[in-house]
Amino acid sequence: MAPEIVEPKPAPKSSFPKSLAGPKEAFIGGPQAYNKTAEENGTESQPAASYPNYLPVWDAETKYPPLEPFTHYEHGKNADPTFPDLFGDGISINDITPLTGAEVRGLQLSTLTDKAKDQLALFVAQKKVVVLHDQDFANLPIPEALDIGAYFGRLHIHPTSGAPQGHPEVHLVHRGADDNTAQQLLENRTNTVTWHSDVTYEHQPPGTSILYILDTPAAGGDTLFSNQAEAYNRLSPEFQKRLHGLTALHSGHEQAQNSKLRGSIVRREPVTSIHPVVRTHPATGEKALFVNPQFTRHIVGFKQEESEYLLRFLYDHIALGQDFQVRVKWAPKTVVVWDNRVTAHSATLDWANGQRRHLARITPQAERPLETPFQGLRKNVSANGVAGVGL
Ligand SMILES: O=C(O)CCC(=O)C(=O)O
Ligand SMILES: [Fe+2]
Repeated sequence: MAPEIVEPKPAPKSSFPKSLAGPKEAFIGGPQAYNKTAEENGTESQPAASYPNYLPVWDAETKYPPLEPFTHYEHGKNADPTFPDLFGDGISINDITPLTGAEVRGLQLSTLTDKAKDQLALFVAQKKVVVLHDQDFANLPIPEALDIGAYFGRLHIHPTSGAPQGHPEVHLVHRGADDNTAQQLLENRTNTVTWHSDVTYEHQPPGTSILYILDTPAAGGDTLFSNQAEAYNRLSPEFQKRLHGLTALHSGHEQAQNSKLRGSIVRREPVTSIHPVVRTHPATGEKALFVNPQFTRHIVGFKQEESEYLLRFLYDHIALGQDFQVRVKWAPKTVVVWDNRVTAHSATLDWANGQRRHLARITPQAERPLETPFQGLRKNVSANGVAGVGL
């Protein structure tokens, strides 16, 4: 039975385990040291942005009201699992690893019919991460790209990120010539990995999401994805059983605070949500871990040390599972569609300073995370559709 929906309460300050709070977001950048005209025109050290229409502005004037609840329609749920409208002649599909990720060549996201988009939502839910090559998506007028994203759910407007002028629904990841955020981060950290699922503090966090490259550095800047359903599968039934019924508090307050401290914007007041620690995907029925070091703050009802102990184990488990992760290497015209409900991801901030890395994200929200009961030894159905043992 789905758990009773618990209205989120604000995080009690005293129980916020600082040691487990995610590192300051390293991937969003900010208005400081940013000169849009120079980025548009190029400088001596860096060529102009390939997609100047996608350069960020930080609109400090426009404020957005709290997000209203809405009924999400899951397009993957009743999609034909044989994918007849999505995959046809001339399309190649290759698993990136046996458990996570697929690369597709020969189809254009921009020309998919609604039926094909339904099937894509299901395929993405199964594979977790789908890398589409040679896409014209970034060349579409931005409203057309947004329309495609909006098919999958209500478009999220990020509370703190920069966006293309006039298109707040696009979340931008941009590092230009003067951006030294990675170096700053490494003054206090040994690596730049920041595992997270996007904006899980929202009551209805994103589902089928789209990230596309606009400018790539010469080398590096890969995006890592971890398969949270497989992370759940790897746990013993006894451990899974203990996780069921637990909920965790996710908070957007620290992200908003960090943005203010950087002199950047907060477009919507931050919220917290209480979500199940194990959620079920509405299209595949798969269960997945749903905690992340960036936004999850504590396990509801646990004492501080208990919560830290459990979350630390889960974060390490998610981060260490290289056999259920994929590393996406960006090439020009690559679009990644992934399911934020059943994955975590991290940018890799390893490229040479001064090189532009520019991506855009379209982030359709989905259902309020839902938990279904522990099923004993019956395993999730894997990405390849092979059912595990059912006892
Ligand atoms: O820069 C990246 O590779 C990922 C950025 C990110 O986390 C996001 O856009 O959600
Ligand atoms: Fe992200």
